[in-house]
Amino acid sequence: MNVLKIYEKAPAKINLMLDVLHKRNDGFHEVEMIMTMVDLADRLEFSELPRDTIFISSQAGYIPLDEKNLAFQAARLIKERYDVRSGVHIHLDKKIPVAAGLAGGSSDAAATLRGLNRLWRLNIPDQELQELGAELGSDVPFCITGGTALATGRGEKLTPIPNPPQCWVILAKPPINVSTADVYGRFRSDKIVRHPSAAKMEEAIRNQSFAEVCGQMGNVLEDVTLKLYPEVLHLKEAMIKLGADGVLMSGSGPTVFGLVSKESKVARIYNGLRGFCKEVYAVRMLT
Ligand SMILES: C[C@@](CO)(OP(=O)(O)O)[C@H](O)COP(=O)(O)OP(=O)(O)OC[C@H]1O[C@@H](n2ccc(N)nc2=O)[C@H](O)[C@@H]1O
Ligand SMILES: Nc1ncnc2c1ncn2[C@@H]1O[C@H](COP(=O)(O)OP(=O)(O)O)[C@@H](O)[C@H]1O
Repeated sequence: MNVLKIYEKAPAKINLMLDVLHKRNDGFHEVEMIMTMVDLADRLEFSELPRDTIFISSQAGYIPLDEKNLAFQAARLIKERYDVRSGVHIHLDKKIPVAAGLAGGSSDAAATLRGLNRLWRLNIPDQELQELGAELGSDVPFCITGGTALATGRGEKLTPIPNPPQCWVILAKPPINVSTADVYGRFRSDKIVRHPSAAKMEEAIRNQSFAEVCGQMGNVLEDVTLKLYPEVLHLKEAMIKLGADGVLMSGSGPTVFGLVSKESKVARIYNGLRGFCKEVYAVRMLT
């Protein structure tokens, strides 16, 4: 019997700017972020199963494969909501570092919603997939369509904007685990001296000015994570010293990324970081 197999790519996201406005009554924080995707991706393979069950496997030994996996949760949600009685085996080829501020789990969840929509021929429009995704996590709706977007609300309200000018993105993840909930929990808006501006970043992108984009980068969550984990601050300083054009922590951290326009600089920065940080990636922006 021929088993139907389909594939989805789940790219990592970076936050070019991230501002937190205030804490809401539901415990989430109201944010303003400009997010885009980079060419560092997990790959998901979906195969039909004869039994009505969800089975997750992965080459990565460090992620949960049960109902704690966001891909499992996405598959369960779509099955329940659309009354699907078929089973699926999802194999996750993990490439995105976990709990890194790069939305690896959220992107896997989004890829699962897209993939199962195709596998089971459900014809769910993207907007409905995004609404489903919001039930799984604040970053999942953005990961459904990707591209570049202004995200507001708790991150689920999206306005697409043009892609930033193409460049290299060097990502470095120190060997620490950062909890997003913990970072938001410690955030104090009255301590923030300079808020990054979504409007100015959007304008820089619309102008296709790489220098302006670098100048508008900012993430108020650095105020929490850099104090809690000085190694993230050191990584940032090292990337600046090595010559990256714009350097910022992504999301709640701990990954730090540097934007670099000149290819000739990439190897030097990459090798300089590899001297003291094991997880370093040099990729292109996904445009
Ligand atoms: C900080 C960001 C920036 O893109 O990314 P990561 O660092 O996780 O990649 C996101 O806001 C993270 O989104 P996501 O990782 O999907 O978070 P969720 O699962 O929805 O929420 C995890 C926890 O973070 C807190 N949370 C999340 C989003 C938000 N706008 N306000 C919050 O206070 C809540 O305590 C929540 O229980
Ligand atoms: N498919 C998945 N890939 C990665 N992590 C997952 C996945 N499913 C659940 N998780 C759990 O989600 C948490 C956050 O992972 P991740 O999405 O990589 O972080 P972040 O939101 O910081 O980018 C981790 O504790 C991890 O164990």
